[in-house]
Amino acid sequence: MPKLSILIYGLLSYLLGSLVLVYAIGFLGGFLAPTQLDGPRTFTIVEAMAVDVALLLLFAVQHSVMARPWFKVQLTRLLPAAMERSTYVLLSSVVMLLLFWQWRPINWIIWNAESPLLRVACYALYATGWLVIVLSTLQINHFDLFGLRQVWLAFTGKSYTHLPLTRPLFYRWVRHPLYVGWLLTFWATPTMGLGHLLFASITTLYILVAIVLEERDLLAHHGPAYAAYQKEVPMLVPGLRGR
Ligand SMILES: C[S@@+](CC[C@H](N)C(=O)[O-])C[C@H]1O[C@@H](n2cnc3c(N)ncnc32)[C@H](O)[C@@H]1O
Repeated sequence: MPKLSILIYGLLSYLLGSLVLVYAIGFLGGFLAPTQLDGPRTFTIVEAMAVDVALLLLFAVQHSVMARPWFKVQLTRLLPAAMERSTYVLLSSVVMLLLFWQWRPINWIIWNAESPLLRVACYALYATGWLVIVLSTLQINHFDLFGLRQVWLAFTGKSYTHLPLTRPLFYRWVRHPLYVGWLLTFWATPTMGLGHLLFASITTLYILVAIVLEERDLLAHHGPAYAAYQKEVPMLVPGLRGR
């Protein structure tokens, strides 16, 4: 495949992935986006829950399967290796767009913070979550995570090198700062509806499973260096003992 086509594929996937994340800020936070996690219920609870759970399962399966080394090997039999990460970004974006489009809100209130101070604190935590996500990607390698480094190396005729195991700022406090950021964006809300709770609970469970799978791959790849990292740095909560 021409190198320029691979580069354009990577750039377009990155652009779509970035737009989807910008939309997610409004979708999860409940502002500006035309469809949102919370809102008036227009379906029966059973119907809404069935669709929402199916959308979340689709997201979990797509994300987990496509991130596994065995799947990457199969995919790179069909596509140039440089396109593998961009394909992950592209399909993740498509699944997230489907979720944004088809999500059925369930407005059964679980909690509602009345104090303005508490509401502001929730929004501040929500914004912090997004900041932690962006800063974490920059600390490992934003362009590798989103596939741009891979297509650029192919375009310039250089071979791909795996990223080394690093411990930049956030990664000295916890092993999964990016997931800590996501958890903040899922849970930090002044008004929690049943649909939002369903979303936050299933995505939290998914993150815990994703950590087990990701750490299994990282241990296989980095060996004792990752085992030492697990002993020294806590998984998600700063200050806890490692492991
Ligand atoms: C979606 S990112 C999530 C990273 C991490 N789980 C987090 O929450 O910040 C997954 C990629 O990060 C890479 N990664 C995870 N920890 C790393 C570290 N300490 N140094 C370099 N790369 C890391 C993995 O190889 C994987 O490709």
